[in-house]
Amino acid sequence: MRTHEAGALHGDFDYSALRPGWLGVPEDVNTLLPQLWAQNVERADDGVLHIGGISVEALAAEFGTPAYVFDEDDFRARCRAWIEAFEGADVFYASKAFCSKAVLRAAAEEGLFVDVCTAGELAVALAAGLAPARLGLHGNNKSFAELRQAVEIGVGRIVADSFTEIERIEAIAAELGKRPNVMIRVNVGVEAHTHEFIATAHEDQKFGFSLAGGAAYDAARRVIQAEHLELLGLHSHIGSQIFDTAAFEISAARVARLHAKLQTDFSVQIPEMDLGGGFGMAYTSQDDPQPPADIAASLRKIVDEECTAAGIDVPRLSIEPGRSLIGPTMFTLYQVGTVKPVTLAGSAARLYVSVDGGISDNIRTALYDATYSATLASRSSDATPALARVVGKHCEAGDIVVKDEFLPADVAPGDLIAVPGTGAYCRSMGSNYNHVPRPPVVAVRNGEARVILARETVDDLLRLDVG
Ligand SMILES: Cc1ncc(COP(=O)(O)O)c(C=O)c1O
Ligand SMILES: N[C@@H](CCCC[NH3+])C(=O)O
Repeated sequence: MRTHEAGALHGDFDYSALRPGWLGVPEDVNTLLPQLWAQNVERADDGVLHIGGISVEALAAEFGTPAYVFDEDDFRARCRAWIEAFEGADVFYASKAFCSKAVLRAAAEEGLFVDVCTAGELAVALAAGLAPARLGLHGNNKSFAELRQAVEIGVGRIVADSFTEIERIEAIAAELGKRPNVMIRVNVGVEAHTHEFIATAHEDQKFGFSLAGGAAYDAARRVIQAEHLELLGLHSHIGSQIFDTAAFEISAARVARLHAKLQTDFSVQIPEMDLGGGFGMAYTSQDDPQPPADIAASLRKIVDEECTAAGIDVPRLSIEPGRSLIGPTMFTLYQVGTVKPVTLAGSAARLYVSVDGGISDNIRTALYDATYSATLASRSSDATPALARVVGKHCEAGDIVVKDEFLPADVAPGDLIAVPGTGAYCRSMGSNYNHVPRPPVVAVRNGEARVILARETVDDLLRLDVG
Protein backbone atom coordinates (compact mmCIF):
# COMPACT_ATOMS: atom_id res chain seq x y z
CA MET A 1 0.00 0.00 0.00
CA ARG A 2 1.39 3.37 -0.96
CA THR A 3 1.60 6.05 1.73
CA HIS A 4 2.29 9.75 1.45
CA GLU A 5 4.87 11.64 3.50
CA ALA A 6 3.21 13.79 6.13
CA GLY A 7 5.74 16.63 5.78
CA ALA A 8 5.19 16.90 2.06
CA LEU A 9 1.44 16.96 2.59
CA HIS A 10 1.18 19.58 5.28
CA GLY A 11 3.93 22.16 5.17
CA ASP A 12 2.75 25.39 6.80
CA PHE A 13 -0.45 25.52 4.83
CA ASP A 14 -3.26 27.71 6.21
CA TYR A 15 -6.12 25.24 6.68
CA SER A 16 -8.40 27.80 8.29
CA ALA A 17 -8.83 29.40 4.87
CA LEU A 18 -10.36 26.16 3.57
CA ARG A 19 -13.09 25.62 6.09
CA PRO A 20 -14.17 27.87 8.96
CA GLY A 21 -13.22 26.32 12.27
CA TRP A 22 -10.25 24.40 10.92
CA LEU A 23 -7.16 25.46 12.78
CA GLY A 24 -4.77 22.78 11.71
CA VAL A 25 -4.39 19.11 11.04
CA PRO A 26 -6.72 17.08 13.26
CA GLU A 27 -5.16 14.53 15.56
CA ASP A 28 -7.69 11.84 14.88
CA VAL A 29 -9.64 11.14 11.73
CA ASN A 30 -11.14 7.84 12.86
CA THR A 31 -13.65 9.17 15.39
CA LEU A 32 -17.14 9.85 14.04
CA LEU A 33 -18.74 13.12 15.12
CA PRO A 34 -22.17 11.98 16.36
CA GLN A 35 -24.03 15.01 15.01
CA LEU A 36 -22.97 14.12 11.44
CA TRP A 37 -24.03 10.48 11.44
CA ALA A 38 -27.28 8.56 11.68
CA GLN A 39 -27.82 7.24 15.18
CA ASN A 40 -27.06 3.58 14.41
CA VAL A 41 -23.74 4.17 12.68
CA GLU A 42 -20.57 3.43 14.60
CA ARG A 43 -16.97 2.43 14.03
CA ALA A 44 -16.67 -1.05 15.50
CA ASP A 45 -13.66 -2.42 17.34
CA ASP A 46 -12.23 -3.77 14.09
CA GLY A 47 -12.14 -0.20 12.74
CA VAL A 48 -14.87 -0.82 10.16
CA LEU A 49 -17.98 1.36 9.99
CA HIS A 50 -21.14 -0.52 10.92
CA ILE A 51 -24.78 0.48 10.64
CA GLY A 52 -27.27 -1.39 12.79
CA GLY A 53 -24.61 -4.04 13.33
CA ILE A 54 -23.89 -4.56 9.60
CA SER A 55 -20.44 -3.68 8.30
CA VAL A 56 -19.97 -1.47 5.28
CA GLU A 57 -17.80 -4.24 3.84
CA ALA A 58 -20.80 -6.55 3.91
CA LEU A 59 -23.06 -3.87 2.42
CA ALA A 60 -20.58 -3.17 -0.38
CA ALA A 61 -20.21 -6.87 -1.10
CA GLU A 62 -23.96 -7.45 -1.29
CA PHE A 63 -25.22 -4.23 -2.88
CA GLY A 64 -22.16 -2.75 -4.60
CA THR A 65 -20.91 0.82 -4.54
CA PRO A 66 -21.74 3.60 -4.71
CA ALA A 67 -24.83 3.19 -2.57
CA TYR A 68 -26.85 5.39 -0.28
CA VAL A 69 -27.22 3.65 3.07
CA PHE A 70 -30.34 4.61 5.02
CA ASP A 71 -30.86 4.25 8.78
CA GLU A 72 -34.61 3.74 8.85
CA ASP A 73 -34.96 3.78 12.63
CA ASP A 74 -33.14 7.08 12.78
CA PHE A 75 -35.56 8.53 10.22
CA ARG A 76 -38.55 7.28 12.19
CA ALA A 77 -37.12 8.73 15.40
CA ARG A 78 -36.66 12.10 13.72
CA CYS A 79 -40.26 11.99 12.47
CA ARG A 80 -41.45 11.35 16.02
CA ALA A 81 -39.23 14.09 17.43
CA TRP A 82 -40.73 16.71 15.10
CA ILE A 83 -44.26 15.53 15.78
CA GLU A 84 -43.67 15.63 19.52
CA ALA A 85 -42.07 19.06 19.36
CA PHE A 86 -44.91 20.47 17.27
CA GLU A 87 -47.69 18.73 19.17
CA GLY A 88 -51.06 20.04 18.01
CA ALA A 89 -49.60 21.02 14.65
CA ASP A 90 -49.29 18.98 11.46
CA VAL A 91 -45.86 17.94 10.25
CA PHE A 92 -45.55 17.42 6.50
CA TYR A 93 -42.52 15.55 5.18
CA ALA A 94 -41.26 17.48 2.13
CA SER A 95 -40.81 14.60 -0.27
CA LYS A 96 -38.65 16.58 -2.70
CA ALA A 97 -35.76 15.95 -0.27
CA PHE A 98 -36.02 12.23 -0.93
CA CYS A 99 -38.98 10.42 -2.42
CA SER A 100 -39.53 6.68 -2.35
CA LYS A 101 -42.46 4.50 -1.35
CA ALA A 102 -40.74 3.01 1.68
CA VAL A 103 -39.74 6.40 3.06
CA LEU A 104 -43.14 8.01 2.47
CA ARG A 105 -44.82 4.98 4.05
CA ALA A 106 -42.52 5.19 7.08
CA ALA A 107 -43.26 8.91 7.43
CA ALA A 108 -47.00 8.23 7.24
CA GLU A 109 -46.74 5.39 9.75
CA GLU A 110 -45.08 7.77 12.17
CA GLY A 111 -48.00 10.19 11.78
CA LEU A 112 -46.66 12.66 9.23
CA PHE A 113 -48.44 14.22 6.31
CA VAL A 114 -46.51 14.45 3.03
CA ASP A 115 -46.01 17.30 0.63
CA VAL A 116 -45.40 16.71 -3.07
CA CYS A 117 -44.76 19.17 -5.85
CA THR A 118 -45.17 17.22 -9.08
CA ALA A 119 -47.29 14.46 -10.54
CA GLY A 120 -44.26 12.21 -10.15
CA GLU A 121 -43.96 12.72 -6.40
CA LEU A 122 -47.75 12.44 -6.12
CA ALA A 123 -47.64 9.11 -7.95
CA VAL A 124 -45.06 7.77 -5.48
CA ALA A 125 -47.17 8.90 -2.51
CA LEU A 126 -50.26 7.23 -3.96
CA ALA A 127 -48.31 4.08 -4.81
CA ALA A 128 -47.12 4.03 -1.19
CA GLY A 129 -50.78 3.87 -0.18
CA LEU A 130 -51.01 7.34 1.37
CA ALA A 131 -54.46 8.89 1.65
CA PRO A 132 -54.83 11.92 -0.67
CA ALA A 133 -56.32 13.90 2.23
CA ARG A 134 -52.93 13.65 3.98
CA LEU A 135 -51.04 15.18 1.06
CA GLY A 136 -50.23 18.74 0.11
CA LEU A 137 -49.42 19.88 -3.43
CA HIS A 138 -46.90 22.66 -4.07
CA GLY A 139 -45.08 24.17 -6.98
CA ASN A 140 -44.90 27.43 -8.88
CA ASN A 141 -46.02 25.90 -12.17
CA LYS A 142 -48.29 22.97 -11.56
CA SER A 143 -49.74 21.78 -14.84
CA PHE A 144 -53.46 21.77 -15.50
CA ALA A 145 -53.34 17.96 -15.39
CA GLU A 146 -51.57 17.98 -12.02
CA LEU A 147 -54.11 20.38 -10.56
CA ARG A 148 -57.00 18.41 -12.00
CA GLN A 149 -55.74 15.16 -10.53
CA ALA A 150 -55.23 16.81 -7.15
CA VAL A 151 -58.76 18.23 -7.07
CA GLU A 152 -60.28 15.03 -8.38
CA ILE A 153 -58.69 12.70 -5.83
CA GLY A 154 -59.07 15.15 -2.95
CA VAL A 155 -55.52 16.17 -2.10
CA GLY A 156 -55.75 17.79 1.35
CA ARG A 157 -54.31 21.13 0.34
CA ILE A 158 -53.20 22.80 -2.84
CA VAL A 159 -50.77 25.64 -2.34
CA ALA A 160 -51.46 28.27 -4.99
CA ASP A 161 -48.51 30.20 -6.32
CA SER A 162 -50.00 32.54 -8.96
CA PHE A 163 -53.29 34.16 -9.98
CA THR A 164 -53.31 31.95 -13.07
CA GLU A 165 -53.24 28.93 -10.82
CA ILE A 166 -56.08 30.20 -8.63
CA GLU A 167 -58.19 30.61 -11.78
CA ARG A 168 -57.28 27.13 -12.96
CA ILE A 169 -58.07 25.49 -9.63
CA GLU A 170 -61.39 27.27 -9.51
CA ALA A 171 -62.32 26.23 -13.04
CA ILE A 172 -61.42 22.63 -12.27
CA ALA A 173 -63.33 22.69 -8.98
CA ALA A 174 -66.42 24.12 -10.69
CA GLU A 175 -66.24 21.49 -13.42
CA LEU A 176 -65.82 18.61 -10.97
CA GLY A 177 -68.25 19.99 -8.41
CA LYS A 178 -65.58 20.00 -5.68
CA ARG A 179 -64.42 22.53 -3.12
CA PRO A 180 -60.64 22.08 -2.66
CA ASN A 181 -58.66 23.50 0.25
CA VAL A 182 -56.33 26.15 -1.08
CA MET A 183 -53.41 27.82 0.64
CA ILE A 184 -51.72 30.98 -0.58
CA ARG A 185 -47.95 30.89 -0.81
CA VAL A 186 -46.82 34.19 0.63
CA ASN A 187 -43.47 35.69 -0.21
CA VAL A 188 -42.67 37.36 3.10
CA GLY A 189 -39.62 39.28 1.84
CA VAL A 190 -37.17 37.83 4.34
CA GLU A 191 -33.53 37.59 3.30
CA ALA A 192 -32.61 34.24 4.82
CA HIS A 193 -28.93 33.54 5.32
CA THR A 194 -28.39 30.63 3.02
CA HIS A 195 -27.11 30.03 -0.48
CA GLU A 196 -28.83 32.36 -3.00
CA PHE A 197 -30.14 29.40 -5.03
CA ILE A 198 -32.03 27.95 -2.07
CA ALA A 199 -33.43 31.15 -0.54
CA THR A 200 -37.05 31.66 -1.51
CA ALA A 201 -38.39 34.72 0.25
CA HIS A 202 -36.48 37.69 -1.09
CA GLU A 203 -38.52 39.76 -3.54
CA ASP A 204 -36.74 38.97 -6.81
CA GLN A 205 -37.43 35.23 -7.18
CA LYS A 206 -40.12 33.00 -8.59
CA PHE A 207 -42.06 31.67 -5.60
CA GLY A 208 -45.19 33.03 -3.99
CA PHE A 209 -47.28 36.18 -3.85
CA SER A 210 -45.53 39.25 -2.53
CA LEU A 211 -46.65 40.34 0.89
CA ALA A 212 -45.14 43.79 0.63
CA GLY A 213 -46.60 44.45 -2.82
CA GLY A 214 -50.11 43.42 -1.76
CA ALA A 215 -50.37 40.44 -4.11
CA ALA A 216 -50.67 37.99 -1.21
CA TYR A 217 -53.63 39.91 0.20
CA ASP A 218 -55.29 40.07 -3.24
CA ALA A 219 -54.72 36.37 -3.85
CA ALA A 220 -56.24 35.42 -0.49
CA ARG A 221 -59.21 37.69 -1.21
CA ARG A 222 -59.71 35.98 -4.56
CA VAL A 223 -59.82 32.58 -2.88
CA ILE A 224 -62.11 33.79 -0.06
CA GLN A 225 -64.53 35.18 -2.62
CA ALA A 226 -64.32 32.24 -5.03
CA GLU A 227 -67.46 30.15 -5.14
CA HIS A 228 -65.69 26.81 -5.40
CA LEU A 229 -62.59 27.30 -3.24
CA GLU A 230 -61.92 27.08 0.47
CA LEU A 231 -59.13 29.22 1.88
CA LEU A 232 -57.39 26.86 4.27
CA GLY A 233 -54.66 29.32 5.17
CA LEU A 234 -51.47 31.14 4.29
CA HIS A 235 -48.23 29.38 3.56
CA SER A 236 -44.65 30.59 3.70
CA HIS A 237 -41.31 28.97 3.13
CA ILE A 238 -38.25 31.19 3.25
CA GLY A 239 -35.58 28.84 1.94
CA SER A 240 -33.52 25.86 2.89
CA GLN A 241 -30.60 24.99 5.20
CA ILE A 242 -31.34 27.97 7.47
CA PHE A 243 -29.96 28.21 11.00
CA ASP A 244 -31.00 31.77 11.65
CA THR A 245 -34.13 31.44 13.81
CA ALA A 246 -34.72 35.18 13.56
CA ALA A 247 -35.55 34.74 9.87
CA PHE A 248 -38.22 32.12 10.69
CA GLU A 249 -39.60 34.33 13.43
CA ILE A 250 -39.86 37.42 11.25
CA SER A 251 -41.52 35.36 8.57
CA ALA A 252 -44.02 33.81 11.01
CA ALA A 253 -44.87 37.23 12.43
CA ARG A 254 -45.52 38.68 8.97
CA VAL A 255 -47.72 35.76 7.94
CA ALA A 256 -49.64 35.93 11.22
CA ARG A 257 -50.29 39.65 10.71
CA LEU A 258 -51.65 39.07 7.22
CA HIS A 259 -53.72 36.17 8.51
CA ALA A 260 -55.28 38.44 11.17
CA LYS A 261 -55.92 41.24 8.69
CA LEU A 262 -57.69 38.92 6.26
CA GLN A 263 -59.88 37.51 9.01
CA THR A 264 -60.85 41.00 10.14
CA ASP A 265 -61.33 42.53 6.70
CA PHE A 266 -63.46 39.68 5.34
CA SER A 267 -65.05 38.43 8.58
CA VAL A 268 -63.87 34.89 7.92
CA GLN A 269 -62.19 32.23 10.01
CA ILE A 270 -59.00 31.01 8.35
CA PRO A 271 -58.25 27.72 10.07
CA GLU A 272 -54.60 27.00 9.28
CA MET A 273 -51.16 28.49 8.76
CA ASP A 274 -48.16 26.71 7.25
CA LEU A 275 -44.70 27.94 8.16
CA GLY A 276 -42.82 25.76 5.65
CA GLY A 277 -39.56 23.90 6.13
CA GLY A 278 -35.96 24.91 5.66
CA PHE A 279 -34.55 23.98 9.07
CA GLY A 280 -30.81 23.41 8.77
CA MET A 281 -28.96 20.16 9.45
CA ALA A 282 -25.32 19.45 10.29
CA TYR A 283 -23.05 18.65 7.36
CA THR A 284 -19.82 19.45 9.18
CA SER A 285 -18.69 20.12 12.73
CA GLN A 286 -19.39 23.81 12.11
CA ASP A 287 -23.14 23.34 11.73
CA ASP A 288 -25.21 23.52 14.87
CA PRO A 289 -28.90 22.89 14.19
CA GLN A 290 -31.51 23.85 16.76
CA PRO A 291 -33.51 21.02 18.34
CA PRO A 292 -37.08 20.78 16.98
CA ALA A 293 -38.50 21.68 20.42
CA ASP A 294 -36.68 25.04 20.41
CA ILE A 295 -37.81 25.82 16.87
CA ALA A 296 -41.39 24.91 17.79
CA ALA A 297 -41.33 27.05 20.92
CA SER A 298 -40.05 30.16 19.15
CA LEU A 299 -42.47 29.85 16.22
CA ARG A 300 -45.46 29.21 18.46
CA LYS A 301 -44.56 32.17 20.65
CA ILE A 302 -44.47 34.53 17.67
CA VAL A 303 -47.75 33.28 16.21
CA ASP A 304 -49.44 33.38 19.64
CA GLU A 305 -48.26 36.94 20.27
CA GLU A 306 -49.42 38.19 16.88
CA CYS A 307 -52.82 36.52 17.19
CA THR A 308 -53.32 37.79 20.74
CA ALA A 309 -52.41 41.31 19.64
CA ALA A 310 -54.93 41.06 16.79
CA GLY A 311 -57.57 39.51 19.06
CA ILE A 312 -58.00 36.37 16.92
CA ASP A 313 -57.81 32.66 17.59
CA VAL A 314 -54.48 30.95 16.93
CA PRO A 315 -54.78 28.90 13.72
CA ARG A 316 -53.68 25.29 13.45
CA LEU A 317 -50.04 25.31 12.42
CA SER A 318 -48.23 23.09 10.00
CA ILE A 319 -44.59 22.82 9.00
CA GLU A 320 -42.81 21.04 6.13
CA PRO A 321 -39.32 19.89 7.04
CA GLY A 322 -37.53 17.83 4.41
CA ARG A 323 -33.78 17.98 4.86
CA SER A 324 -33.79 17.95 8.68
CA LEU A 325 -35.85 14.74 8.67
CA ILE A 326 -34.09 12.69 6.01
CA GLY A 327 -30.70 14.37 5.45
CA PRO A 328 -28.82 13.00 8.44
CA THR A 329 -30.25 9.49 8.06
CA MET A 330 -28.15 8.43 5.04
CA PHE A 331 -24.53 8.21 4.09
CA THR A 332 -23.11 7.47 0.67
CA LEU A 333 -20.73 4.56 0.47
CA TYR A 334 -18.11 4.79 -2.28
CA GLN A 335 -15.10 2.77 -3.27
CA VAL A 336 -11.83 4.53 -3.92
CA GLY A 337 -10.48 4.03 -7.43
CA THR A 338 -7.37 6.20 -7.52
CA VAL A 339 -5.42 8.46 -5.16
CA LYS A 340 -3.36 11.28 -6.62
CA PRO A 341 -1.26 13.79 -4.64
CA VAL A 342 -1.38 17.30 -6.09
CA THR A 343 0.92 20.09 -4.94
CA LEU A 344 -0.69 23.18 -3.45
CA ALA A 345 1.20 26.18 -2.17
CA GLY A 346 4.78 25.69 -0.93
CA SER A 347 5.36 22.20 0.36
CA ALA A 348 1.66 21.46 0.97
CA ALA A 349 -0.18 18.92 -1.09
CA ARG A 350 -3.64 17.55 -1.41
CA LEU A 351 -4.72 14.01 -2.09
CA TYR A 352 -7.29 13.73 -4.84
CA VAL A 353 -9.26 10.66 -3.83
CA SER A 354 -11.38 9.51 -6.78
CA VAL A 355 -14.48 7.49 -5.97
CA ASP A 356 -16.89 5.52 -8.13
CA GLY A 357 -19.72 8.12 -8.09
CA GLY A 358 -19.66 11.90 -7.98
CA ILE A 359 -21.69 14.78 -9.28
CA SER A 360 -24.37 12.35 -10.52
CA ASP A 361 -25.19 11.19 -6.97
CA ASN A 362 -24.40 14.44 -5.16
CA ILE A 363 -24.66 17.66 -7.13
CA ARG A 364 -24.92 19.84 -4.05
CA THR A 365 -21.20 20.54 -3.69
CA ALA A 366 -20.96 21.76 -7.27
CA LEU A 367 -24.30 23.56 -7.29
CA TYR A 368 -24.32 25.29 -3.91
CA ASP A 369 -20.71 25.06 -2.82
CA ALA A 370 -22.10 22.77 -0.12
CA THR A 371 -19.74 21.40 2.50
CA TYR A 372 -19.60 17.69 3.30
CA SER A 373 -17.31 15.53 5.34
CA ALA A 374 -15.95 12.04 4.67
CA THR A 375 -14.33 9.21 6.54
CA LEU A 376 -12.37 6.11 5.66
CA ALA A 377 -15.05 3.50 6.27
CA SER A 378 -13.54 0.08 5.61
CA ARG A 379 -10.84 0.38 8.26
CA SER A 380 -9.36 2.81 10.73
CA SER A 381 -5.84 4.04 10.21
CA ASP A 382 -3.03 5.48 12.27
CA ALA A 383 -1.47 7.15 9.24
CA THR A 384 -0.97 10.91 9.40
CA PRO A 385 -4.08 12.86 8.41
CA ALA A 386 -3.69 14.31 4.92
CA LEU A 387 -5.61 17.12 3.32
CA ALA A 388 -7.84 15.43 0.75
CA ARG A 389 -10.53 16.15 -1.78
CA VAL A 390 -13.04 13.45 -2.60
CA VAL A 391 -13.84 13.66 -6.29
CA GLY A 392 -16.00 11.63 -8.62
CA LYS A 393 -15.46 9.82 -11.91
CA HIS A 394 -17.20 12.32 -14.19
CA CYS A 395 -15.68 14.35 -17.00
CA GLU A 396 -15.96 17.59 -15.11
CA ALA A 397 -13.38 19.44 -12.99
CA GLY A 398 -16.20 20.55 -10.67
CA ASP A 399 -17.08 16.92 -9.99
CA ILE A 400 -16.30 17.25 -6.29
CA VAL A 401 -18.10 15.39 -3.52
CA VAL A 402 -16.17 16.66 -0.52
CA LYS A 403 -14.09 19.73 -1.17
CA ASP A 404 -11.84 19.70 1.88
CA GLU A 405 -11.36 16.86 4.32
CA PHE A 406 -8.59 15.20 6.24
CA LEU A 407 -8.25 11.50 5.47
CA PRO A 408 -5.51 9.13 6.58
CA ALA A 409 -2.51 9.57 4.27
CA ASP A 410 -2.54 5.85 3.48
CA VAL A 411 -6.01 5.97 1.88
CA ALA A 412 -5.71 3.73 -1.16
CA PRO A 413 -7.56 2.19 -4.10
CA GLY A 414 -10.04 -0.40 -2.87
CA ASP A 415 -10.80 1.42 0.39
CA LEU A 416 -14.39 2.36 1.15
CA ILE A 417 -15.19 6.00 1.89
CA ALA A 418 -18.42 7.13 3.57
CA VAL A 419 -19.90 10.60 3.20
CA PRO A 420 -22.57 11.35 5.82
CA GLY A 421 -25.58 13.63 5.56
CA THR A 422 -26.55 12.66 2.01
CA GLY A 423 -30.19 11.75 2.64
CA ALA A 424 -31.61 15.02 1.34
CA TYR A 425 -31.38 16.34 -2.20
CA CYS A 426 -28.68 13.91 -3.31
CA ARG A 427 -30.55 10.89 -4.73
CA SER A 428 -33.53 13.17 -5.48
CA MET A 429 -31.33 15.53 -7.50
CA GLY A 430 -29.27 12.74 -9.00
CA SER A 431 -28.58 12.53 -12.71
CA ASN A 432 -27.23 10.13 -15.31
CA TYR A 433 -24.41 12.41 -16.39
CA ASN A 434 -21.87 10.44 -18.42
CA HIS A 435 -24.39 7.61 -18.40
CA VAL A 436 -23.48 6.74 -14.86
CA PRO A 437 -26.50 4.89 -13.45
CA ARG A 438 -27.92 6.23 -10.19
CA PRO A 439 -27.00 4.29 -7.03
CA PRO A 440 -29.46 2.25 -4.98
CA VAL A 441 -30.77 3.14 -1.55
CA VAL A 442 -30.22 0.39 1.00
CA ALA A 443 -32.31 0.64 4.14
CA VAL A 444 -31.05 -0.90 7.37
CA ARG A 445 -33.54 -1.73 10.10
CA ASN A 446 -33.48 -4.27 12.94
CA GLY A 447 -30.10 -5.54 11.80
CA GLU A 448 -31.34 -6.27 8.28
CA ALA A 449 -30.51 -4.53 5.03
CA ARG A 450 -32.89 -4.28 2.09
CA VAL A 451 -32.91 -2.32 -1.13
CA ILE A 452 -35.71 0.28 -1.17
CA LEU A 453 -34.65 1.96 -4.40
CA ALA A 454 -32.90 -0.26 -6.89
CA ARG A 455 -29.66 0.59 -8.64
CA GLU A 456 -30.27 1.96 -12.09
CA THR A 457 -28.48 0.04 -14.83
CA VAL A 458 -26.98 0.97 -18.16
CA ASP A 459 -29.71 -1.19 -19.68
CA ASP A 460 -32.32 1.08 -18.06
CA LEU A 461 -30.68 4.02 -19.82
CA LEU A 462 -30.34 2.17 -23.11
CA ARG A 463 -34.05 1.28 -23.05
CA LEU A 464 -34.83 4.99 -23.30
CA ASP A 465 -32.45 5.41 -26.23
CA VAL A 466 -34.88 4.47 -28.96
CA GLY A 467 -33.14 6.22 -31.85
C1 LIG B 1 -42.56 24.74 -0.09
C2 LIG B 1 -41.47 23.97 0.52
N1 LIG B 1 -41.69 23.32 1.68
C3 LIG B 1 -40.72 22.58 2.28
C4 LIG B 1 -39.47 22.48 1.72
C5 LIG B 1 -38.47 21.65 2.44
O1 LIG B 1 -37.35 22.35 2.77
P1 LIG B 1 -36.19 21.67 3.63
O2 LIG B 1 -35.84 20.41 2.97
O3 LIG B 1 -35.11 22.65 3.58
O4 LIG B 1 -36.73 21.48 5.00
C6 LIG B 1 -39.18 23.16 0.53
C7 LIG B 1 -37.84 23.14 -0.06
O5 LIG B 1 -37.05 24.04 0.18
C8 LIG B 1 -40.21 23.90 -0.08
O6 LIG B 1 -39.99 24.54 -1.23
N1 LIG C 1 -32.39 21.31 -3.37
C1 LIG C 1 -31.87 22.25 -2.46
C2 LIG C 1 -32.83 23.01 -1.64
C3 LIG C 1 -34.09 23.46 -2.32
C4 LIG C 1 -35.19 22.73 -1.71
C5 LIG C 1 -36.49 22.83 -2.38
N2 LIG C 1 -37.14 24.11 -2.37
C6 LIG C 1 -30.72 21.69 -1.64
O1 LIG C 1 -30.16 20.72 -1.95
O2 LIG C 1 -30.30 22.22 -0.70
